[in-house]
Amino acid sequence: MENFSEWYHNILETAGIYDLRYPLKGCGVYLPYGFKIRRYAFEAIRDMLDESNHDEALFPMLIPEDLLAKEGEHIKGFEEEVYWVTHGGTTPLDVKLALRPTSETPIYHMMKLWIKVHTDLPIKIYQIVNSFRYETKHTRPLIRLREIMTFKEAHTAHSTSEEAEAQVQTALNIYKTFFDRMGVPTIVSQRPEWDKFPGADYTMAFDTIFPDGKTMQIGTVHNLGQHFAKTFELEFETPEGGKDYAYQTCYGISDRIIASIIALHGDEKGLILPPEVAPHQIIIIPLLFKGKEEIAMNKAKEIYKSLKNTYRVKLDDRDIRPGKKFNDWELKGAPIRIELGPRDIENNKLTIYRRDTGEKFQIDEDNLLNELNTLIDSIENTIKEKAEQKVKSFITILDNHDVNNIKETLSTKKGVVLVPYDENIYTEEFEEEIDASVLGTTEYDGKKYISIAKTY
Ligand SMILES: Nc1ncnc2c1ncn2[C@@H]1O[C@H](COS(=O)(=O)NC(=O)[C@@H](N)CS)[C@@H](O)[C@H]1O
Repeated sequence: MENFSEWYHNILETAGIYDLRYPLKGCGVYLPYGFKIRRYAFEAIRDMLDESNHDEALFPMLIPEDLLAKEGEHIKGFEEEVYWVTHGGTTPLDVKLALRPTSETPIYHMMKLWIKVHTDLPIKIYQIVNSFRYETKHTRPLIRLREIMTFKEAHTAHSTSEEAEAQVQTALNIYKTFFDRMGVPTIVSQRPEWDKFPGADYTMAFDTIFPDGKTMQIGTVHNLGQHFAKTFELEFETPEGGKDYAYQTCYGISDRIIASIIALHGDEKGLILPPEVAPHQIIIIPLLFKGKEEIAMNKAKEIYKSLKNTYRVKLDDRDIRPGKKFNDWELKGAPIRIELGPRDIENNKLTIYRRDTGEKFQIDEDNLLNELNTLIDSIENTIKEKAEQKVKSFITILDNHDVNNIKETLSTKKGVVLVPYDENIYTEEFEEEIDASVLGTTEYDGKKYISIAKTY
């Protein structure tokens, strides 16, 4: 783990997650194993959004130039990142089309057609799509992509600012719970004015801390106020018969949550996957001794059948040495392995190996389902607690704003530095001086701080 970046790039390939050899910078391929991790992670966020009365929808990827340019601050914020389509075949287009960097403009253009009276509100929709940003900084697989393959963007419209404010809190809770379920600890900051989402009133951001001590923004919640509503004329008739503009929020996560699960939970042997997103939660490995293969294989099939409706279980019956199988599944981060040899079977025992702690222990076969139940919970908690300890060890609270102190801490301890909030230093000049990013203002242990870090 000394060279985290090397470890990270290697694991994407050796664990069969992602192939970055695609011949276009900032783009890569989700391999089947990685695709399953992505699928289970985004199934979790889908469940949570649906649970919270959001509706999934789907909007076009192509945005006509005049539509994208409609909200001044927004287009200014994205003009250096937008990809343009200029031809249909050999025919030049009369209006060039943007590949969506994000979908405020197409969605709010349609909302104008949907919103007439206050009872048409609230609207709470989301889509999980690819989006495109011509990132000029260092691109990194699943971290800084030019084609963001898994861009979950939610957009809401409300009839009062109080309701929009409440929706921001709801979104923050959804993300907090989601990142918790992924075992990824985060620090929440309100981004500074100079680094908020283009066109937003304010931006709340979730940052996690990678093993190399750099932070990464893995989710954002924006209160858009009425900026976009005024630009897109999202006007509605109020209950009193008057007129008002809608109050909006939007919030997004991306492939970065996949990168975080890999980065925060992995170790020298490879991935350690939270059971919720593991493509295979349990691997059954029959130990085939000469002349006794049948016993182990039959028992393995029996156990497979007894588990397959409850867990994502795989029977590894490849004709290779057990040790090779053990290494493969430790590399791929399968949470639980069940080994069974003829002697175990005679004694009605099974050997369990848990990837998160590396422990190996015997259990009674009749007790398997109960054991697995408690084991899955224990693994989830252990993975989460380990990550929490690592992230906590990367947080330093200073009781002063001394620039050298801050720089010293960032270069030695790394991670996040919290200094007492003071509006006089909450400036871009200060950010220049410390040669790091001001993440924003952060509540920590009930106090208000300015959070500072080197970021991805
Ligand atoms: N180039 C990128 N590669 C991967 N993820 C990215 C990239 N750019 C942004 N993200 C992720 O996408 C999230 C949402 O992007 S954003 O610009 O902050 N917010 C929006 O686009 C709003 N429309 C809410 S979806 C960010 O918090 C970040 O985690």
